[in-house]
Amino acid sequence: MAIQTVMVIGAGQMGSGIAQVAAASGLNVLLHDIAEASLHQGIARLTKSLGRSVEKGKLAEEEKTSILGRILPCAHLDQAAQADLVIEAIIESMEHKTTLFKRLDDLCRPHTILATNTSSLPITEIAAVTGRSSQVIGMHFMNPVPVMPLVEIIRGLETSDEVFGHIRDLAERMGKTPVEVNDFPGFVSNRVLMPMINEAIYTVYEGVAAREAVDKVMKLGMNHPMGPLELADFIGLDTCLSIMEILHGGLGDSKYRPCPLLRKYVKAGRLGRKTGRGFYTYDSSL
Ligand SMILES: CC(=O)CC(=O)SCCNC(=O)CCNC(=O)[C@H](O)C(C)(C)COP(=O)(O)OP(=O)(O)OC[C@H]1O[C@@H](n2cnc3c(N)ncnc32)[C@H](O)[C@@H]1OP(=O)(O)O
Ligand SMILES: NC(=O)C1=CN([C@@H]2O[C@H](COP(=O)(O)OP(=O)(O)OC[C@H]3O[C@@H](n4cnc5c(N)ncnc54)[C@H](OP(=O)(O)O)[C@@H]3O)[C@@H](O)[C@H]2O)C=CC1
Repeated sequence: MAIQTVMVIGAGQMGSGIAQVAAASGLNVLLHDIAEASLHQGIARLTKSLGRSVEKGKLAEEEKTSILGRILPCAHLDQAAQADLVIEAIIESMEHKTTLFKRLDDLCRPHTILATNTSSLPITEIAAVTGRSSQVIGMHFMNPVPVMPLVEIIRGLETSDEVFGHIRDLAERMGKTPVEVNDFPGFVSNRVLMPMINEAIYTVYEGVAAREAVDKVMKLGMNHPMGPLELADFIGLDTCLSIMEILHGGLGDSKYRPCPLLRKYVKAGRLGRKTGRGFYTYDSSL
């Protein structure tokens, strides 16, 4: 099966980046979001990202135009019927994702592969709500999608070798390096990364050091490109909290308990860059 048309669902920071790299690799992209404003913001974000590449001389203006021409904003989910592959990038909630996958299973043609960009949720459980569990797979891009080379590919219990092969080849076509991992909470990336971020939040919560000092230690001492609190704001504090809750619930070990300060910020609507405020304050959410 040749994958020609991809629907990306959720036009947030991940979905807009996935739409951009998919269109840049020559695929036709249908971009859908539940909210029209989020869809417009997603298109604005990826247009800005492509514009930056043009300014830096890394992309010709005509290429930018043709990439944008391959991305069709879709107000209706029904257009998933045109897709060979759906990549879901909505909020990190099992309830929202399973509701969506049930609908997609009804709407999509029999050959269509359903992939999820989930950061931590079990692929097997998402697949189980569909009648096509052999065609459901995790395709976990990293943020910012146009820059980061990794795609974690996660097989559910029933994912077929054929579907795995298609997704691995597609990740390579998008210029990414696929790495296969098994279906456990947080996979590899967030099993390792998120407890580090959570522990950094605890050091602020317990008064070990100020947020700037924590970030400086990790940047200058460990050569991390961003400090853990800066990175948490970049990922989104709501997403970080969801991931910690999934690690805590799924692995049942108290070492994964989310820091109360993280919960407090999320409850206050301080979600990081996307809302203009998290551990730090930002001018623009784009
Ligand atoms: C939560 C999960 O489930 C999994 C995850 O994704 S965890 C998060 C993983 N990501 C990280 O850890 C990111 C860590 N941070 C970094 O690597 C870097 O800080 C960064 C790449 C984001 C920015 O790098 P920088 O050197 O500070 O900035 P800058 O020089 O402006 O940008 C470097 C390149 O990235 C691009 N870039 C930066 N931010 C971007 C964005 N949001 N979207 C698209 N491109 C972006 C720039 O255009 C630039 O591209 P070129 O090299 O082609 O010119
Ligand atoms: N942030 C990160 O660094 C990474 C995140 N991920 C994963 O990617 C997914 C998306 O994360 P991210 O892009 O950061 O989140 P965002 O909050 O930036 O974007 C999510 C988007 O999905 C929309 N949405 C919510 N529910 C639905 C629905 N039922 N149908 C269609 N659209 C919907 C939201 O609309 P609205 O805002 O209007 O509610 C929003 O525009 C999550 O599963 C996350 O765990 C994976 C790798 C890295």
